Amino acid sequence: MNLLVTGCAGFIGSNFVYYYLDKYKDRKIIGLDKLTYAGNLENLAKLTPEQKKRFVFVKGDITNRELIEHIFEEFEIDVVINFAAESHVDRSIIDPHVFVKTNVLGTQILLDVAKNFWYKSGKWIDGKRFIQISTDEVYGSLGKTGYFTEKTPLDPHSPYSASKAAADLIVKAYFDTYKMPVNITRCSNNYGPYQFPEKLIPLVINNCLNKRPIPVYGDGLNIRDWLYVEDHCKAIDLVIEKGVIGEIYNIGGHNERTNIEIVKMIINYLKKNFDESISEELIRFVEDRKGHDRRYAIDPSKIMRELGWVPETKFEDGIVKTINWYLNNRDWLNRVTTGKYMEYYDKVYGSR
Ligand SMILES: Cc1cn([C@H]2C[C@H](O)[C@@H](COP(=O)(O)OP(=O)(O)O[C@H]3O[C@H](C)C(=O)[C@H](O)[C@H]3O)O2)c(=O)[nH]c1=O
Repeated sequence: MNLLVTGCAGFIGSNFVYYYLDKYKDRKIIGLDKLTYAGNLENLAKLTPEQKKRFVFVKGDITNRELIEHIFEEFEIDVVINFAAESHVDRSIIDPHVFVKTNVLGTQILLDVAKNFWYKSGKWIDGKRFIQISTDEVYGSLGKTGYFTEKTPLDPHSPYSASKAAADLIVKAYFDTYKMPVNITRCSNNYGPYQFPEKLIPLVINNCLNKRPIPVYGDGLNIRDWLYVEDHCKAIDLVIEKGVIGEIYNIGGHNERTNIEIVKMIINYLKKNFDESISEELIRFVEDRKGHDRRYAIDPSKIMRELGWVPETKFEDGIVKTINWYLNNRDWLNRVTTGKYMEYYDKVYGSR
């Protein structure tokens, strides 16, 4: 079985490649990545020599139709997992265009090429599957109570989440119109190794290590529902194996935390275990993110009930594993946060 994994050198994509090649010794991954600022081939350097034999890397963009066709001609692709996306909300507020191009147009091109290769003589070839990796942000924002279910209406607020919602609707259209074998998964905030330090958890770790102020948007009481990335990978694996065609699956660990709670947890862990001069004095309450969603909380009961998924990593363990990973990979952290990273950082935080 051959999988085309787009965004294979990004955070969730690279974690998925490790998980999948380790679990299925007879399967092969063709990994496609544009290697933007957030995608880094070094993220895949820890594949074993045996796993490398089952992994082919292609550098390129999902909006490049000729390249996607070439990949489908060269390899018999059974499953496409579309992780490739511009994913950072703050960047989408500064420059929405690339979000629409990659997330919407890129998804449509992938769907279209897959359809042309998988739909033959009036029917779909057996065993093919297109999985769109989406996000709970497409549902918008919750008040103090309630959960996002798969039936919650789409109500995205940022250019990022609007582009992901648009992509989901294109995927749905390929199912409704052509009966294409698709699934959409919508996950809550992931954390773990290889996450680019523009997202809250690695940003806080990195700023603590560099004794840089930690920007907390607004009152710090916005809530996110955190899931360890490996639990997300296990859920996607189950969707590939057992997901009902055309269905959407929400993935989340029932682990809601305010941002300030996360920030203090990281500071206090590092203070106790790494450097006692790291302190809460680094915290700066800064201007709020525009259109900042207040609360995300996923109801994952459908995937738990129907596919038997269980989130296995407790947040208290996952966050310690994650902080230690960054501590042990400070070279990686330093390399990905030089030059352009600081230009972006100044642009976002300079005004706050
Ligand atoms: C970077 C940063 C963030 N924040 C706040 C903003 C949010 O309330 C929360 C998490 O922010 P982050 O940008 O890490 O993630 P979200 O905006 O929740 O979105 C993330 O989770 C979903 C599911 C995706 O689909 C996105 O791709 C992913 O980026 O911390 C701060 O207060 N300070 C900071 O410096």
